[in-house]
Amino acid sequence: MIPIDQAELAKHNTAASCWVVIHGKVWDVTDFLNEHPGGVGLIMKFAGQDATDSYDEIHNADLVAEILPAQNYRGNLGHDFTATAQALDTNVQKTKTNSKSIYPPLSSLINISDFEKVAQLYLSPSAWAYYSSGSEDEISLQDSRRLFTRISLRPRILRNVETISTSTSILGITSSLPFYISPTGQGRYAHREAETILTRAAGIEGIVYCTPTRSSTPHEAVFGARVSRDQAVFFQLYANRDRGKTQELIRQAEALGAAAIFLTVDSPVLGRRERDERVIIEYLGEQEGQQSAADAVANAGVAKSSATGLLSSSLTWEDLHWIKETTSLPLVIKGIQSVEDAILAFDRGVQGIVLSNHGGRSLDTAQAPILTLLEISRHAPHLLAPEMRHRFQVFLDGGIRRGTDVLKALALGATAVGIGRPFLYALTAGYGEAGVRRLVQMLRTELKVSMALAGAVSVQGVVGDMVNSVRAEREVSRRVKL
Ligand SMILES: Cc1cc2nc3c(=O)[nH]c(=O)nc-3n(C[C@H](O)[C@H](O)[C@H](O)COP(=O)(O)O)c2cc1C
Repeated sequence: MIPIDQAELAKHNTAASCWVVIHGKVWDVTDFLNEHPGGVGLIMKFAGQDATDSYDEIHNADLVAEILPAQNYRGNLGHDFTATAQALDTNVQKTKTNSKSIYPPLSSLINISDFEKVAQLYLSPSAWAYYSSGSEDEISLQDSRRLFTRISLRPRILRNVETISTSTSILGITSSLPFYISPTGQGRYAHREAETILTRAAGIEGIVYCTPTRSSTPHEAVFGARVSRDQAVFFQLYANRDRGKTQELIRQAEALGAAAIFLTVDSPVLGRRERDERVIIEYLGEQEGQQSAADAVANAGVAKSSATGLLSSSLTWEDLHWIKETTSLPLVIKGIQSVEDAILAFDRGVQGIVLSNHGGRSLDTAQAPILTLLEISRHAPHLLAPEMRHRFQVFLDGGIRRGTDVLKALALGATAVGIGRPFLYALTAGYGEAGVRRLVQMLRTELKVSMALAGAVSVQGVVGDMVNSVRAEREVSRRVKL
């Protein structure tokens, strides 16, 4: 590649053609301008110039190459460019600190929390904030975990637990484990090929991946990454304001071979993710003073920039009619947070529901999904009955981090659970497919050991008597009116 000189670089200083230099490499960021979490303005400040110092303040050194397609790299800046030797030294030093060799070998990670620690080290501050944050005071985020600690197990002993089977049926699909990978947007911060890797790893491990509406890679590539045509992949749907577009998306998912549609309903508007906003605001504040930081608030954060045009605040129960008419695929409502809505969903003939508060990212202080499960168990137990499962299944996600969490949810009546953030973390630090598979295998082992110790040899054998949920049940609402 011929080195690019300063004069050529300077020509690309508009939104129609915007090049920036990062660590001596020239990147064409024109297509990325509207997706930049910090807003268009921040990149445009460096259009046609060297952006390295500002870039380094907030991003890890590898991020640009991971996020932008390879063809956006236009070459190296020629020798006539005058970055100071000192700045270069500093940059080299920073690159070293970010180098992949500092991450532990996969074999040394033994639980989800280990993956989380590596991810925090690896991800840029804004990506870490986007992935890990909850809304406002993050009460819901923490509460999902807390509730699991308020449920204890009641193991049965002296049962032959030599052979344990963790396999189960999710919407008629055989899964080697009673959990699936929940849909998460912006997977590319963790790995450039996040969704295709998740699809492939799920296929190899015999579990189901639910791919998000707004995937970092085209849906064709996601479905194309299946290990066989029989591999089931669910499609998560944000219903667009434009009915025609939503119908088109559903038909596309159907044509690509989706096994079910998961319609997300817990985010008619975007929850306020303050940690996500703050990273950008603080950065801008340091750069330009408080006034411009205040101006940036309106657009700050990965969540705000990536949700543009995605959510619909006018969707109602009535819309289920045309959504159901558009497809013959099983329809699952994701984001049920009360027994009343669980019953409404059941009455409208959907095939399943996910008890979820979007991983604590939507309405802060919304109750933990496991509490919603207890609420259903108390007020509408028929929805959880094993004989109901051929036509209606209840799933749950949020804060599942251990095999025992899965066990508790199953014992309380869930058919299976979804797991979100841990799979993003497992993709980071270059672990990719190997990381995702290791995570599944770790959870498989944890679940098997927990089942053996609790006295259950199959998923069907995990029953209500195996948990003591008295403490958690004290928190179940007494205001339910049916
Ligand atoms: C970074 C991130 C992005 C997410 N994006 C989506 C999305 O695009 N669609 C959706 O329905 N849910 C989305 N969710 C919610 C997850 O599907 C899931 O409900 C939640 O992560 C479960 O909690 P857990 O992360 O504690 O397992 C997202 C969650 C995270 C953490």
